[in-house]
Amino acid sequence: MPEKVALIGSGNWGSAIATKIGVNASACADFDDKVYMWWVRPALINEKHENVIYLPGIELPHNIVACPDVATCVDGATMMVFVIPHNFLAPIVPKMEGKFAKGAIGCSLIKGIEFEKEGDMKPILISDLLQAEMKKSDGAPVVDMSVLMGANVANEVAKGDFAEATIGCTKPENGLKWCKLFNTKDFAVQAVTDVAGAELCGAMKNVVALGAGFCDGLGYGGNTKAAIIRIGLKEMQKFCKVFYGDRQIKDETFLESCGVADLVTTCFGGRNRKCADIFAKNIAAGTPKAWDVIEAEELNGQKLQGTGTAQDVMKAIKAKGVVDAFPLFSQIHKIAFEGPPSPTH
Ligand SMILES: NC(=O)C1=CN([C@@H]2O[C@H](COP(=O)(O)OP(=O)(O)OC[C@H]3O[C@@H](n4cnc5c(N)ncnc54)[C@H](O)[C@@H]3O)[C@@H](O)[C@H]2O)C=CC1
Ligand SMILES: O=C(CO)COP(=O)(O)O
Repeated sequence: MPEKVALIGSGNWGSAIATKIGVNASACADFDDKVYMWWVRPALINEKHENVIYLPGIELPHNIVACPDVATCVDGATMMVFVIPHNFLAPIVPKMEGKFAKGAIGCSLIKGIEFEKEGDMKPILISDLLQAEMKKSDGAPVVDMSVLMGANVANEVAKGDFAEATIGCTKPENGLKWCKLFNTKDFAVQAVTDVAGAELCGAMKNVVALGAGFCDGLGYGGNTKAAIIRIGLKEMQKFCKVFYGDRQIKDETFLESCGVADLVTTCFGGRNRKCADIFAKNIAAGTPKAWDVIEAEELNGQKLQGTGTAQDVMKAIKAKGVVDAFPLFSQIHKIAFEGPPSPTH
């Protein structure tokens, strides 16, 4: 039986990745031709084959079929791709109860992280959260979760500029299935058996990108940004060791597309960088602007991930008493949320 693919999300990245999935689903007998995509306004996609809100100007493959109801979208699905900002996930998963096929597998493209709300604020991987939630609702066998992370600014991927990505998987055979679904001649996907390493890289680089944006906004050059990227990479690694030492995160993962490459592209071309640049310029000009105002003015409905993650990371390192080990993350938090430094005399 061909795999039935469901795409849960239809934002900037969700629509861009649909351009790869759609092509492969129609060309390869392993997959059902039709790919269902969850989108509250299906007519926009089903009639125009374009997501005019989140990815204007890009034609989506015609076998991408939008449906407004998430339960219908995942009905009988054997491969589920999750790609929505993580703060909107909570109400969605329970609606999928009993709908996806037994033995279905999942892949999260979500670059974010959740944290326990009390106690030691331990970080929770979104892939773990999804796995636990789906088990709870369905009462079914665990959905094996992989992740796809990488240097993937969505607009560039959608245009067909060459890009790489990394699948983090637990089972190599599932990693291969996901590679087959995503890989195209302009989108080179490789699997590593390190879900936690790949996913944490994807979440943490959004915090470092804020630092890169501050650096641009204040007019510093390439040397300063390179320092932020280098120190950021080390703090990302340290964060993994401190909070996920038990998951055997591999040092090599940081050298894959999901690691250093994503950090570089985000620090040069991402939305977090862009908004942080504007934030710093406004502070320097003495006209500070709140993050949500900048997000609304600049991103046309798309969502900023780094600010929430920076706040949560700060809470987690404070709760664990390791703030001093993360000077860059702490400074980024300070600039973003604690106001300009008071003048010293
Ligand atoms: N855009 C990019 O270049 C890339 C994004 N990602 C990650 O992919 C994930 C999804 O990002 P994008 O597709 O870019 O999303 P986006 O930033 O374009 O946000 C739009 C998405 O949010 C949903 N949404 C907006 N307001 C909502 C609400 N009130 N309730 C429920 N849903 C709402 C929309 O339905 C849509 O799916 C994020 O974790 C992001 O970090 C990963 C790689 C590249
Ligand atoms: O994850 C991304 C590139 O890989 C996109 O980053 P931004 O969310 O900062 O645009």
